[in-house]
Amino acid sequence: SHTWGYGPHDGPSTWIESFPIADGLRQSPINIIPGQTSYDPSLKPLKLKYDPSNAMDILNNGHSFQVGFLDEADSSTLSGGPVSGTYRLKQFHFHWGARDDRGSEHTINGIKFPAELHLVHWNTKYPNFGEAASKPDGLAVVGVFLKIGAANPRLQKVLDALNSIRTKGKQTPFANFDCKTVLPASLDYWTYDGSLTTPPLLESVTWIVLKEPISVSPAQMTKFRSLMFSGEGEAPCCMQDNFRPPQALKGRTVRRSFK
Ligand SMILES: NS(=O)(=O)c1ccc(C(=O)NCc2cccc(F)c2F)cc1
Ligand SMILES: [Zn+2]
Repeated sequence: SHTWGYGPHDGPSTWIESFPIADGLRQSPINIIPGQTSYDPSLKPLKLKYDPSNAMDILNNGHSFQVGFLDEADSSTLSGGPVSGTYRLKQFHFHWGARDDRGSEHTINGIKFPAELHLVHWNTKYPNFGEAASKPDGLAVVGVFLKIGAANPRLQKVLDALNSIRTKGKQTPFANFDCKTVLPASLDYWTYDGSLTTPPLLESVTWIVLKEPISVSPAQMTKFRSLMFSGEGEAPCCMQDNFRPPQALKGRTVRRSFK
């Protein structure tokens, strides 16, 4: 069965067995080498519009936790930037490490951050997320690095909700959250054509990785690591190191929106 994970027996190096696209031409994440990216003056500013009332719930899916959004209308959207058309916010989630020296999926000059936030959007030219996820221009994910520093008050509401979803499959209401508040001041970004970083690893993602990280404190990182991969009543297994390592660029160009 398709039970994949991040452990020695079901982790990223085994995913190719069930998901041969793992060795495809546009896999994610990647290592971003700023000196090898090309400034593209034709790239537009990123336009993000988020309606806090679209926030619905928070779920431990056994791989990460995600905050889900109502995506029945164009009220929480991404447009501009490297994409054409309008993409609707579906969910956001994080990847993090067992220690502060690892956890992000994208890296910068080989440097890993302690965590990475992904805001997942789907192209409204398709009827729904599932359809869009199988199209080369179907998804747009904004990646935001978290770096160790002062406690980030903007994350606290999310972190406080983790107490209710400690084990796999647990879900609880999560209302009135403004994603804009967790974004950094600058929306300067790198962009490249990539994939989902977890199975089914579909090559349908336009990646938009913000240059400016947001802060997270060591205590807040400990909260992330208090979640479980395991379900209630199973042998407890802390949710940590839920990141895929960087994949081959295979000739892709990484563009940047800033000089
Ligand atoms: N880490 S990430 O940002 O690259 C990422 C984003 C979303 C998903 C996802 O939705 N998976 C389930 C899934 C996959 C395909 C089609 C679906 F309908 C579906 F729900 C996986 C990884
Ligand atoms: Zn992700």
